[in-house]
Amino acid sequence: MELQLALDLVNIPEAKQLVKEVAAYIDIVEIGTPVVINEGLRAVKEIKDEFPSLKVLADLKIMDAGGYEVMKASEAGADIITVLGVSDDATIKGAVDEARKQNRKIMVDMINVKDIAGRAQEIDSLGVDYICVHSGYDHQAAGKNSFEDLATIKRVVKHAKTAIAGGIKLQTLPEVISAQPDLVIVGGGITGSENKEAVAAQMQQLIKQG
Ligand SMILES: O=C([C@H](O)CO)[C@H](O)[C@H](O)COP(=O)(O)O
Repeated sequence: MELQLALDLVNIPEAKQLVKEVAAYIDIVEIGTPVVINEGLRAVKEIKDEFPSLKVLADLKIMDAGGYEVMKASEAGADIITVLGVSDDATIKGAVDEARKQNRKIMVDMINVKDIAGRAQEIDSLGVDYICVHSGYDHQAAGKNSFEDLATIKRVVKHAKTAIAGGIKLQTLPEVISAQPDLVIVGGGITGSENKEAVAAQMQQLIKQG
């Protein structure tokens, strides 16, 4: 099981500082959608250049032109790129084909997918690398989480790795770990805490204990 730090509400210098503090405890750094909107793919490039041993995920939430957008994110140095599960199969296939050419990986974000089991099975057959259940900020504000959806994809996904994101905190991490996803994604649970290094270290330890 791996730990991904999601960076959403920072600029590039703040992102670098944050990664420096917790680099020893994480496997993947996510350049979040708001950061890409504010700073562009330059944020991906700068983080990859400064932390070459960490995998960098570009959370582009691609909805169309999968091949082209994966190519641009790959040029910037992204190791993993996100595509939305609600997008057309052709978009996901285009993203997967380009990722194979570039030796990158595709994560499908299931945010707002209504039939998680059915769509996850379809997406799994398209050759994606990760399928991620996700309660976004707007769902979190309505008190939702993706713990049940994680159990669903664990049941039906046969090839891709499974991931979960959305409002995970130190207190809720044990429940997430008990469902055994391949990847846990944490943003505010680390970035919003007083002692980020200590929280990231505790999270890594819980994950290692499995
Ligand atoms: O993808 C995300 C969200 O849609 C904003 O871009 C976050 O990175 C994801 O939800 C993880 O962050 P937290 O919910 O703060 O853990």
